[in-house]
Amino acid sequence: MEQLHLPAAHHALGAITLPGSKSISNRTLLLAALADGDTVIRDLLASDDTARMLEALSTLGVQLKNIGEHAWQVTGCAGSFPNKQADLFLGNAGTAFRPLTATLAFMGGHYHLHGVPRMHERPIGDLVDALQQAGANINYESNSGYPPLQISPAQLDVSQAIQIRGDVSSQFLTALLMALPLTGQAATIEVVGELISKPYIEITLNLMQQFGVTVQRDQWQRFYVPAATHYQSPSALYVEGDASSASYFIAAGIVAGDVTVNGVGQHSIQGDIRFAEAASLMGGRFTYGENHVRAEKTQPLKAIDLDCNHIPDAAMTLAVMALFAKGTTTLRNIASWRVKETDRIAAMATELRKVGAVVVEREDSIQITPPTQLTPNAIIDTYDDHRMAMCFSLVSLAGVPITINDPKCVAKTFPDYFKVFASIVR
Ligand SMILES: O=C(O)C1=C[C@@H](OP(=O)(O)O)[C@@H](O)[C@H](O)C1
Ligand SMILES: C=C(OP(=O)(O)O)C(=O)O
Repeated sequence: MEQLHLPAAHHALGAITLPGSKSISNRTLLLAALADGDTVIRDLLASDDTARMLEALSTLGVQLKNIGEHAWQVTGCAGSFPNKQADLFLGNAGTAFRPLTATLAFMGGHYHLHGVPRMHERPIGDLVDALQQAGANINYESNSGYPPLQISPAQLDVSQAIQIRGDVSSQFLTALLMALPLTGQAATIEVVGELISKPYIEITLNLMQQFGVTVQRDQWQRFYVPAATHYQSPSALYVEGDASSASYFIAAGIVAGDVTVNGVGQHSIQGDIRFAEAASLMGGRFTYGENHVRAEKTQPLKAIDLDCNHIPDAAMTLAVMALFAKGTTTLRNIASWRVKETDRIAAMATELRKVGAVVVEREDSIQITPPTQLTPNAIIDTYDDHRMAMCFSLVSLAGVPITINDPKCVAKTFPDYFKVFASIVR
């Protein structure tokens, strides 16, 4: 297995530019593909997850043209993909798998959707249940509630409100919202129980609006999708830098120096921009600009106790920052970690213990007490989880060397991560 040895470092200084947001890239690609007209998308993320979406759309007959570095021209198919039969491999990209499931359920064709073995362990039952209420014809190929899926043509009816659970993943509601305008009819969605990861729904609604569909909502309980003929292309749009990817560099600045992260700023539509506030509760200082965030070390860091439901991805970065903070840090309301790229609560606990932390793992929270001195030369397993690899690179900033196993797993969202990280550490 490939390994990356990161030397001991003491300072993080300088400026970096983020790659595009995964969440915005994959939503924008799908909306542009479904829209009326051509869309030029600039600063699109180039990574495994977006490659899976691009491949899928191309297999479905959508015309996609690479017109420059990170720039694509998408010819929209006005709500109907040309190919009505397709086999789609979607890797481990939740932002491709869930929205494509809902879209294809309303497309009137025969589709087979599958992914890597871990994707087949990630739940999708709540989305399928919701789509079936609208008459969708979806079958599980092996385990009920999990991919792979077979989708067939169906008689659709959205005249009754569709109920959906949102307590396992917000991506199910995102998927349903993005697909419903394809029916042409007005529709109502009722969220059953607690909705998690709410800021991702804001991204969805914001981008749908940019493509001409305005959804009304009653708190987080009810969503009203208007009768729309098609999404309308906004002609051109830019993808913001990825706010979850920003978290590693904001953390580096706060624990070890002064780092400016270019590509996202105070008006970002991504919820993970709030990571800067969460991290600064430990100490340090951050300032937002129009298109950057600057993070600086100030006083020694102290432990925090925080509900992290609104920043599920960036909260992993807080778990590693806890190694630099005096006291016991508790991150709460993060049950969704267990159904992501790996069981992230278990993986985080196992690997944090390798550097000497005392970790208490609960069903939906994690508690981390750092040792007085971190254990040098730990060999960190990454579980094919990009965020495990990126998070643990920060340990080197405590002045201890660390080895990251399978570092290329960062390709899911940030293929150049270690090169960019190396450019700011001293
Ligand atoms: O909609 C999105 O773009 C995402 C939603 C979140 O998932 P959950 O809603 O499953 O928490 C997040 O973890 C994921 O990386 C991206
Ligand atoms: C949970 C993640 O990915 P996905 O979009 O596959 O859910 C993630 O990127 O941390």
